[in-house]
Amino acid sequence: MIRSTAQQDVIISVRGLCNRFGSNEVHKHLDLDVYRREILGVVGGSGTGKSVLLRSIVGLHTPDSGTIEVFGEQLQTLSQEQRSRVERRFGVLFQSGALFTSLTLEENVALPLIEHAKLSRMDAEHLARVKLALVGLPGHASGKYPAQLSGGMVKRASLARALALDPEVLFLDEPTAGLDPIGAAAFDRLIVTLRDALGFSVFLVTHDLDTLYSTCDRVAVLSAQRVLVADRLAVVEATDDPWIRDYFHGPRGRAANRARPTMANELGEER
Ligand SMILES: Nc1ncnc2c1ncn2[C@@H]1O[C@H](COP(=O)(O)OP(=O)(O)OP(=O)(O)O)[C@@H](O)[C@H]1O
Repeated sequence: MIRSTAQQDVIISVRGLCNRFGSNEVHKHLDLDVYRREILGVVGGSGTGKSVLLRSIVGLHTPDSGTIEVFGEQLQTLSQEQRSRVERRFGVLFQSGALFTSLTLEENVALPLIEHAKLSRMDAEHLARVKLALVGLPGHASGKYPAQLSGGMVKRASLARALALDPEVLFLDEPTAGLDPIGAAAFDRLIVTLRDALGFSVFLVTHDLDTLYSTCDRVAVLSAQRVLVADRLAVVEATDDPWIRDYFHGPRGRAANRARPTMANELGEER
């Protein structure tokens, strides 16, 4: 059953998560909630376990201990069939994009629709073209191969594939890495616009301060093997911690914060 806080439905609940690789203890009794329809930014220094946390939640890594409840179900306790049903409610966009290079964009996006939704190839490719348009790609891109496109277009196509099965939660691992600042800002706006239109939640691992300030409803900071704080940016910024001070109040943090009202206005106009 999905629990509610005062105003929010908790759709993912991580409790007491422990992950270690040999002597490297990455997570120690980590707790985190993800709310319905929120964009949750997950930040922390390199190697603090952001990607391992994402992989644990989506079932690609089996934790050493702790519980992960998704839509009220504990993935670890489910049969393979039940688990696939839950996993179909996720969309995942990895940093690499992970499109099949030998398939066109349309074929890439159609694949999960054929495999998981059992659509005919014709219907799946039709729907794939709709998804590619949804993420802002021009019609002529659908017949192209990933190698024929810019990094920004590949990111959008990967997003279209992550959205193929209409997920309730979208997991993004450093989605703006490798994009130029204009492409990154456009991608940030796209995520907010799609979340507003489609109502999914977003679990967003990022190092990009501009992304945090322009997209996130809450931010979770990973430090010392746990979630140090998970709250609105104003609360996170005010948390007394050396990493938070350096990250949010260093020159890049101050610049991103200063740019925030401009971005908020742009978002407001687009929405
Ligand atoms: N399969 C694995 N085998 C051994 N160690 C691993 C494995 N996966 C992750 N690690 C280790 O776990 C730690 C956390 O890795 P993770 O990729 O989650 O960090 P991160 O916070 O996402 O880092 P970054 O910001 O640099 O991407 C690292 O020390 C990494 O080397």
